[in-house]
Amino acid sequence: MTQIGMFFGTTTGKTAEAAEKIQEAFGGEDVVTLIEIPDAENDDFSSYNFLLIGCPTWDIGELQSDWDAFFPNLDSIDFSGKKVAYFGTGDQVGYADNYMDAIGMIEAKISEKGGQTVGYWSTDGYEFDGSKADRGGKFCGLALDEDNQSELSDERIEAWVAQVKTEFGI
Ligand SMILES: Cc1cc2nc3c(=O)[nH]c(=O)nc-3n(C[C@H](O)[C@H](O)[C@H](O)COP(=O)(O)O)c2cc1C
Repeated sequence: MTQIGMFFGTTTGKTAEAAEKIQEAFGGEDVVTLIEIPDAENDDFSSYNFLLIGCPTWDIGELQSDWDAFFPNLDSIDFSGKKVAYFGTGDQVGYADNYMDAIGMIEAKISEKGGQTVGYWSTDGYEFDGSKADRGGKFCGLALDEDNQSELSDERIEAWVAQVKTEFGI
């Protein structure tokens, strides 16, 4: 059993690629277990005190389809005592009114169920008009944009993982 469980969804593979880079930055598969959301059971979440949640935004402000199907299950999961960090990929140019909405929606639900959010990330360096993940100048997680700013992703991941390690206290 690893310290950290990462639950992610992906449709075209960009968030999966980010998930693997984030796993690597945390120290690899001995530290982070990757669970793609269609394979997740409710009980899997209780196995970890530290959670990483990854979801891209699809269909103009909607959850990625596997997360969309799983979302109602979150109501049956107790996240109290857990530290949770979020990440996602999106397209801030093509979908400027809904950039990264998905992690905003999942973060709101998991917080309602007791999860403690860590890993807030400044909106500086992004250009968008609206986001459900925007919590007053900070995203409620790491925002990646493989469609327009892929050259920034590696350094963003490195900095964010260092921040989350500190906030997890590991
Ligand atoms: C039809 C369509 C709708 C999209 N809607 C949004 C959106 O509302 N907000 C956003 O930030 N990105 C949106 N995107 C961009 C995707 O989130 C982005 O390409 C993401 O990296 C895909 O992740 P995945 O490869 O892990 O599925 C959309 C892309 C497509 C093709």
